[in-house]
Amino acid sequence: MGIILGGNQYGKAENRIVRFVRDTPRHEIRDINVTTALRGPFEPAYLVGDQSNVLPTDTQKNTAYAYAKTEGVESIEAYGLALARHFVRDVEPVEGARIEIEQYDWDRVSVGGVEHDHTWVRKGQEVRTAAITVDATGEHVIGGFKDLVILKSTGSEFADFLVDEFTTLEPTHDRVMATSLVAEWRFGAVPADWNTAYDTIKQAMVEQFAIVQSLALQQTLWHMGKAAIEAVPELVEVRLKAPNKHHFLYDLERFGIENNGEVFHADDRPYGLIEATVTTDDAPPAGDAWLPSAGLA
Ligand SMILES: O=c1[nH]c(=O)c2[nH]c(=O)[nH]c2[nH]1
Repeated sequence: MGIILGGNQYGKAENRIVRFVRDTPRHEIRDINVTTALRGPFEPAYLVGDQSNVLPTDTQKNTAYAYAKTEGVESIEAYGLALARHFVRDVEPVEGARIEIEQYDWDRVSVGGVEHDHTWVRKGQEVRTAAITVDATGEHVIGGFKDLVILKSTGSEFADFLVDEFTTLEPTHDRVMATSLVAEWRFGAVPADWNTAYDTIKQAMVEQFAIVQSLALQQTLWHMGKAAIEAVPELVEVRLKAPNKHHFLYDLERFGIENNGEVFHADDRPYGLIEATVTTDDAPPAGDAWLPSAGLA
């Protein structure tokens, strides 16, 4: 009985590429997840460890990012075709290329009824939440949402931070800021309409995210919490949890391509986790309002 190597292919899975177009103050966003796989005479790599025909998956990754810049991502079909053709036509041993792409859509945030130039909320609505506690101390209502994914392509800085012997982060005055926001708010009184209150609070927070020239996510959270309480006076406390979804500028200079702040790698972990509570100074006692049960908390 002989044993033979069957089908094989190899590539780089899930390159999380975010391509902005920043030619004018009104930016555009294309957010994609790209997997490459090459097919061809790669048996020696498997059978005897011969890499001479193997274009590293790292190179495939770099190519996917570089093409996002040079070809653009007007459509994922055209971008994928350009990438696949490149591997097959320009890289000698490659006989076939399979490129799989997912695209995540974003809706432009509106501020005062006007579409914002560089802030979006990811399509697919956030999940609205509520936690109600009734006990001897009274009735407590907490509203909120989770998974509100929001991003701005400029208007965010992080600089002048504390530096020690382990600090390598470079200060920046123009970065992408993105989070998947979890917000909970406690009502001190019953509003005229719960649903209207929800919409007003969410809009107040989203607007602050868009319009504050952010010096840190911490500062943005403060403004969001404060704006929510100002917009709906029945609110007495807002608790915010914001993972800092890091977007790293992809180094294309190595290939002689200027990035110009348009091609980013969207990292999924680790992430900064910024939390804040904003309250009125005369908020009534919360009692057990924040005590979770084992269920959805
Ligand atoms: O908005 C930020 N806050 C931080 O505390 C922090 N830390 C970091 O590395 N990047 C950022 N960004």
